[in-house]
Amino acid sequence: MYQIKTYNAIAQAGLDQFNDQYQINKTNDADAYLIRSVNLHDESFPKSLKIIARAGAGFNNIPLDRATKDGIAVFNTPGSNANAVKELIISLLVASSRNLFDAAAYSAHNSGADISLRTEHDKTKFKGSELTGKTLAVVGVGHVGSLVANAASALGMNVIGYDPYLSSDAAWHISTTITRARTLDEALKDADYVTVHVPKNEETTGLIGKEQLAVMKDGVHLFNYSRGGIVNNQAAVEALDAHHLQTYMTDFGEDILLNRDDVVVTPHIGGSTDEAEVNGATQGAHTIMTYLETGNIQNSVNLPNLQVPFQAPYRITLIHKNIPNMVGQIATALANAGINIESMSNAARKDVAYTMIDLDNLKNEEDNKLIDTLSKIDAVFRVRVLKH
Ligand SMILES: NC(=O)C1=CN([C@@H]2O[C@H](COP(=O)(O)OP(=O)(O)OC[C@H]3O[C@@H](n4cnc5c(N)ncnc54)[C@H](O)[C@@H]3O)[C@@H](O)[C@H]2O)C=CC1
Ligand SMILES: O=C(O)C(=O)COP(=O)(O)O
Repeated sequence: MYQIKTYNAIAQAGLDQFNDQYQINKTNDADAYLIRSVNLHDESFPKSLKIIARAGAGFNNIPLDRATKDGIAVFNTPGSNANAVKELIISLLVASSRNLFDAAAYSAHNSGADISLRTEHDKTKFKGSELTGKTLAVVGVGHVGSLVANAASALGMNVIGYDPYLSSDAAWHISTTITRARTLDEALKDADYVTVHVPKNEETTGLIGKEQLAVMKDGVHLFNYSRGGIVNNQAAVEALDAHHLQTYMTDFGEDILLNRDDVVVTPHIGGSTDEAEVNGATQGAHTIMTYLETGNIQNSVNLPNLQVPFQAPYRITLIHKNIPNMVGQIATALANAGINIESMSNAARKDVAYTMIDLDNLKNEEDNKLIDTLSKIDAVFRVRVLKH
């Protein structure tokens, strides 16, 4: 029986994917966590934990290096909530270009006998502009950014994308109408609207700061639906005060953004739709089952991809450092134990590697001894024995 622990609101349709080999939230000694945005940086992991699946895109809430050293595979569910974010960004483009929030707030307090006269007089204050023909810069053209770029292009906007790490896979999904900027400044300088869709990491923290805001045109609208800290809020507030930035909309509040007419803060709702939550939880549940039952890895954010059909009766998996002679030591340890290797696969990602060994025979009582022997090899983080 595998034990799953959930954090945050995980869609029931995702939990329903687990068969009767799985128990949910019955113990703290979980084999797998299925999570959303819970901050795991200050939590220690139980020894039983083998996998963390993040139902969603961003994984900056998970201590990746520590998880790797504890032999825990971490996955996200790429693209599961990208459409939800895209639709929200399109709504914000419209809302900012048409002064929608201010106009609605005005009408909410406008009453009395002469309402129609006053409305016709005051509505000029809320005159907007149209998106067609305006320029949108999309910073980060991955799952979310590419959908935003394509949808904005379909609305008649000129879209310019910036993504120095764009994968060739992702490039296939981008409309040919999108212009590619070679530098961030090139993307920002002509934009009427700027939207940021990058992961939060050391490089992207403060990606949009004072200097980048200075490159933008007067009257620009800025959206940060990636993570708090990717836009420097202090710099954004100064640009708003100087009437250089027209509006700033973000999913990640901070005190300095409060009580301003030119700021809209939403409560981290970018991925909060029924559809996205079902997608993420379902994808996360399948990821957990695949990894626990076969050891196969796809879309991990800390381990290399490695997928081999699990056909032999037994499989040993090892997470270890990517240093010379690891595979040699593992094979020698198995030979010394009199175990014959049917097939062996290995893949590396930066300084971590993953090895899967399929076996025809393994005596029942050998499991623990074998795990013990292999775990003692220096730089091995985790050994598992899987059986059909
Ligand atoms: N507000 C919300 O509820 C949600 C927020 N997000 C946030 O949005 C981020 C992006 O999501 P996805 O598009 O699904 O991820 P993704 O991984 O598919 O795309 C991210 C893109 O950013 C690019 N990138 C990385 N560093 C960059 C840099 N310095 N400059 C320009 N581009 C850079 C990558 O090459 C990649 O193409 C997530 O990491 C998450 O933090 C995602 C979903 C929901
Ligand atoms: O997927 C992401 O990166 C998100 O920010 C969505 O977070 P959530 O699952 O709504 O807590």
